[in-house]
Amino acid sequence: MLVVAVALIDARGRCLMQQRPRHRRHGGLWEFPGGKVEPGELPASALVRELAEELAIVVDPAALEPVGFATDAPVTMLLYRCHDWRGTPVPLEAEAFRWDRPEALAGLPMPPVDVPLLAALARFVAHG
Ligand SMILES: Nc1nc2c([nH]c(=O)n2[C@@H]2O[C@H](COP(=O)(O)OP(=O)(O)OP(=O)(O)O)[C@@H](O)[C@H]2O)c(=O)[nH]1
Repeated sequence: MLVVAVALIDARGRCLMQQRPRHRRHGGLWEFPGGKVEPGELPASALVRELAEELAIVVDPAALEPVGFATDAPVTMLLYRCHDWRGTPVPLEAEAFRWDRPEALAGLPMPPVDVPLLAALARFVAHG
């Protein structure tokens, strides 16, 4: 299963993470906005679609910068980061969401693939 996700990063270097609805797989865990890549879809297009559905924001695929990828079978997740979007994120599907520095988010309960990707993101945000 190929999953794409994004770290939206605001002007203060804070990143958005959201909590999965409790009745879903991985319910209650904190994760990056995103979702599954559908057959025939490009990863960046899937992410643009998911961000419109989940957060009601508009993202230009050119504003998505790769951070890295991680696998925990059956999930392989590609993480991008993005500093520029149109609209104010509204949690249309999440139980809750929060903005915080990546190192402050590291203690939250999250799916296994998110752990190394959040660490990679923290290095990016710290060193540019
Ligand atoms: N969006 C997102 N999904 C993640 C992350 N980490 C991670 O393991 N996943 C997993 O990747 C899959 C994401 O797909 P999804 O959110 O579209 O899937 P779902 O199974 O809830 O949706 P569906 O029932 O509508 O098909 C889920 O199994 C989710 O648990 C993450 O940081 N962000």
